[in-house]
Order: sequence, then C-alpha cells, then structure tokens
Amino acid sequence: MDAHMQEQDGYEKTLRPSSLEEYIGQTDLKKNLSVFINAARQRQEALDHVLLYGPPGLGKTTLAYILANEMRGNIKTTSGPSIEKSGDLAAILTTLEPGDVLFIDEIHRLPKQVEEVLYPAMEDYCLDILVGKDSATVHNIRLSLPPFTLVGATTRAGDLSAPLRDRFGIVSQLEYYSLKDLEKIVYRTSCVMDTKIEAQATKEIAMRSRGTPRIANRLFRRVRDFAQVYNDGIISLDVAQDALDRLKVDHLGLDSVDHKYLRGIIERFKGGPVGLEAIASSIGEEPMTLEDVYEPYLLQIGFINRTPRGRVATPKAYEHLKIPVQGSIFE
Ligand SMILES: Nc1ncnc2c1ncn2[C@@H]1O[C@H](COP(=O)(O)OP(=O)(O)OP(=O)(O)O)[C@@H](O)[C@H]1O
Ligand SMILES: [Mg+2]
Repeated sequence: MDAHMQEQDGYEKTLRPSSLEEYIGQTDLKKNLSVFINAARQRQEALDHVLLYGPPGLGKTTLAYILANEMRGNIKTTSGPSIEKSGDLAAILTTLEPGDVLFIDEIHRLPKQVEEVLYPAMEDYCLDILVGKDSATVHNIRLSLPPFTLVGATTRAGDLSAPLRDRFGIVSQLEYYSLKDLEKIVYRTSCVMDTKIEAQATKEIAMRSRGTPRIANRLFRRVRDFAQVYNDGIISLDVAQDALDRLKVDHLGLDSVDHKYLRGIIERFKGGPVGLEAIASSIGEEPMTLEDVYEPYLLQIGFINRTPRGRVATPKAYEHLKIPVQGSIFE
C-alpha cells in the first residue's frame, strides 16, 4: 500500500461514523437495529445475520463496521467475487471468534458452491468439509464454528438466491437520504476536515448529492479545493455553486452521465420505451453501471419509469432538460 492509499484510508476512517448514534439518517432501520443489538447483548448471543441492501454509497459498509463495534466484536471483511473456492471461505470462517462479524460485500456475486458452504455455517454454526484424496478415502467432516454474525451487503437484493436470502434473520433496505440528513453529513465532514462552511453552502452541496453520503463527501472535497484556491479556504455559497457548476453537477445532482442517459432516451428513442442494453450501447456506458448507479436515483426522483417493454423518460425529465414533450408518447 503506498502513502497515498494510506492517507485515503485514514480519511475514510475518520469520516465513517463508528457508532449507531453517530450514524446520520436511516432512522427506522437504526431504531430496529438498536433493539436487536441490545437484545442480543443482553442474552450474550451473537446478533442474527444481517443483510443490507440498497444503492452504492448509502452506508452499508459503514453500518457493518458499526454493528461489529456495537457488538464489541472484531470484523473480518471480504467480498463475493474474491471468494473463488469453498476452501477460501472455510479459511476465513475458521479464524472467527465468538461474537465476530464476517462482512461479505457484493454478496450476490458469491459462487454457488461457496454459497452452499455458507448455509450450515449460518444456520448451525458449522462447517462441512470434504477430506481425502480419492473416492475411496474421501469423507465429510463437520467442524463447529463460534457464534458469529454474517453481515452481507448488496446493491442487488433481487440477485440473491432465495435459500441465501432466507437465512438472514434481519433484512434491511437503506434508503436515499433526505436533504436535512445530507446537510448534517456535509456539516459533520466539514468539522472532521476542519473547514469553515456557510450554512447555505452546506445546503447547496447536500442538494446536489443525489441522496448519497459518498457523493456528498466527494463533492465536499472538490468544493473545498476551490475554496482553498479562491476563497481563503472558506466555503461560501458562491464558491460552492461555482465549483459544483464547474464540476457539471446540476442543481438536482445529476451529472453528465445522467444527462447523456436521459437525452439518449429522449432524443434517440423518442422517450422510450427502450431496453437497457440499447440505451447503454447508444451512449457508450455499461448496462450494469446504469442499472446499479444511475437508474435507481432517476427512478426515485420520477425522471424515468421501468416498464415491461423498457425504460421511459417522464415529462419531469423533459422539463428538467428543457426539451419540449412534442413527438413523445405523452402527446
Ligand atoms: N449515515 C451516515 N452518516 C455519515 N456518513 C455516512 C453515512 N453513511 C455513509 N457515510 C459516508 O459515506 C461513505 C460511503 O459509505 P459506505 O462506504 O458505507 O457505502 P456503501 O453503501 O458501502 O457503498 P457501496 O455499495 O459502494 O459499497 C462513507 O465513507 C461515510 O463517510
Ligand atoms: Mg461498501
């Protein structure tokens, strides 16, 4: 790891809240988790397995660390695509201590044969492994594991197999953050980074963060650069607006890819319906990226609809791009 990476890592750690109390927003989810945590701690048991799902950057990884913290356990982290063989998973499982959290990011990408090792581990805290070299000597041995909590994160809950999903006792969806919560997040970041910011500028950054803390923090850092160079390090409303305009983030937080995507549907496909693949290839973006990163927010703000025949741009999208609705299906 080079020095730059280390610095980034340090950044993330301080920016990431470490207790449920510090974690901003997601109020209902937080209240429920806090009950489950307290109950498990009173019974001196491991917390039931938790599945967190929702769009990227909403705080799933942060929450996994918080759960481990609140349960006073350690956290081991890995991700679906990095566990190739069942042996890889067994190697991680056998290092767990009672009350630890095993965090598997992108859990929808676990290979099938690895997933099957997880079932008994989740359900009975045990591990079935095959030993022996050939069919004559091969046999199954069962190892017992300490009580642990699996925290799985995914942007695509729908891609999880039913048997895996059913083994999570707690299934929580993260929602996009409200403007008020994002303002609190931006303000918190400004304190962590020791930067002066006007209340109006906090609001401006929050407004353009498409409901997503990671984006709020990213925009904050860029705006802070402009403030440092042009305004003695103070983030005023003017500096924030100017910086965000230059970054091509519009007042709803839509960036150049959102614009290209919406214009693509409207101008090349008469507003839709158009299939994801067709729109993706016409604008040179990956279908998966559009589906996981861009579309969820556009759906949320009502700029597109998903229909069985494909994506459709809504009149709100036309209005935002200042394109007359003529020639579209809304006529
Ligand atoms: N509730 C919150 N309060 C304050 N900051 C938050 C909150 N949630 C997330 N953040 C900040 O946003 C950043 C992104 O969060 P995180 O990495 O947990 O997202 P994620 O859901 O795991 O994303 P991905 O799906 O891409 O892995 C964190 O570094 C953290 O600083
Ligand atoms: Mg994450």
